[in-house]
Amino acid sequence: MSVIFPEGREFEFVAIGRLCIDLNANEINRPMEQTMTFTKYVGGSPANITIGMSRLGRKTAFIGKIADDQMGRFIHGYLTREGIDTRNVVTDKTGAVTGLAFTEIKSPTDCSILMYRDNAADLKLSPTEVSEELIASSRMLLVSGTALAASPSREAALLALDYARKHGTVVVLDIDYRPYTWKSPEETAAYCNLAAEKSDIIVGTREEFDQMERFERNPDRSDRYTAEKWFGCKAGIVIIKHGKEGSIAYTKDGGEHRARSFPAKVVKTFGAGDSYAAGFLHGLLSGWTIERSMEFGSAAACIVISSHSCSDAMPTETQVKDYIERCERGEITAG
Ligand SMILES: Nc1ncnc2c1ncn2[C@@H]1O[C@H](COP(=O)(O)OP(=O)(O)O)[C@@H](O)[C@H]1O
Ligand SMILES: O=C(O)C[C@@H](O)[C@H](O)C(=O)COP(=O)(O)O
Repeated sequence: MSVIFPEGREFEFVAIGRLCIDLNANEINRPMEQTMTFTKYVGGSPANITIGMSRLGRKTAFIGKIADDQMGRFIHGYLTREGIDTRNVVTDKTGAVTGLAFTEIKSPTDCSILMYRDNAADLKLSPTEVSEELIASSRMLLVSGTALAASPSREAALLALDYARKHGTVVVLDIDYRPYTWKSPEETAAYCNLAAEKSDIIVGTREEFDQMERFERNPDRSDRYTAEKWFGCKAGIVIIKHGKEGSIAYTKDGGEHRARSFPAKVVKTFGAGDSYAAGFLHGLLSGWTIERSMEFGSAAACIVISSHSCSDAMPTETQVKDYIERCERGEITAG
């Protein structure tokens, strides 16, 4: 195993980053201009992953900031009901608002997100509000790259990385690139690279790694090149996702593991990465092989992309295993 998790910790997983709202179009297969109604869900990539980990039976906690409004209270209540520890979910007192993500589902393959993130509460999390004790009592810390997009959340996330290093907590960086949150691609590359240097596991799509490599020579967009670079720092596992084509995990010991994707009746494509991450990390914590963990993540992703929501559709372990068995029996086909 290229990454060893510390034992005897109160929490198995803690994430730092945004807690937001998804407003998913009810009238699907049409552009946003013609969409009249939406269903509200808890959203934000790290929130979705944490909910996924909790559904998979993991003891989880969250470090973040919510608005002092109805949306913030909705998020807090949902996390609590999901069994996620919220002692480090801080309420903003400056009048910041909850980030909103309106989803446009034009077709199962043509989806986009319209984000409202001006004065978003999640980016107001300050370093003094990050609990060192919570990170020290967790086996794994997941950092969402978007938390690095602006101060003071940027410094809070970097401090969390330092606390994790000090206490031997395994760090997972999900690059989670959302262009509208950043000032420039150059700024994104600088801060995501800084966080990646301090991370044990790095997860991103090929396009997200391209974003970080804009000043380098990787003209063939080689996944192996990308992974090797991070093995020269702290990383033990680098995962590069390729949508429907599956994903590749490289390990520091020279391993290269490919995961196929499963068939799915796709409603929308977003949520794939978050459910994949939850499934994969659950597998690693269970002591499964990289291949089995990736396969589990891929099946979890199919369940979410076949559903209307991201957070609410996060599956249990039984649901994922059942999905894999049904695929093996040929009961699920793409469509
Ligand atoms: N259309 C699809 N059909 C089946 N599985 C998919 C599909 N899209 C994504 N997945 C699964 O979800 C994983 C993550 O999806 P990807 O689109 O690469 O990430 P992200 O959602 O972060 O952009 C993929 O590696 C694959 O296993
Ligand atoms: O991350 C957000 O702020 C929006 C998410 O809640 C949304 O559902 C989504 O885009 C998930 O994206 P993915 O898993 O990276 O595809």
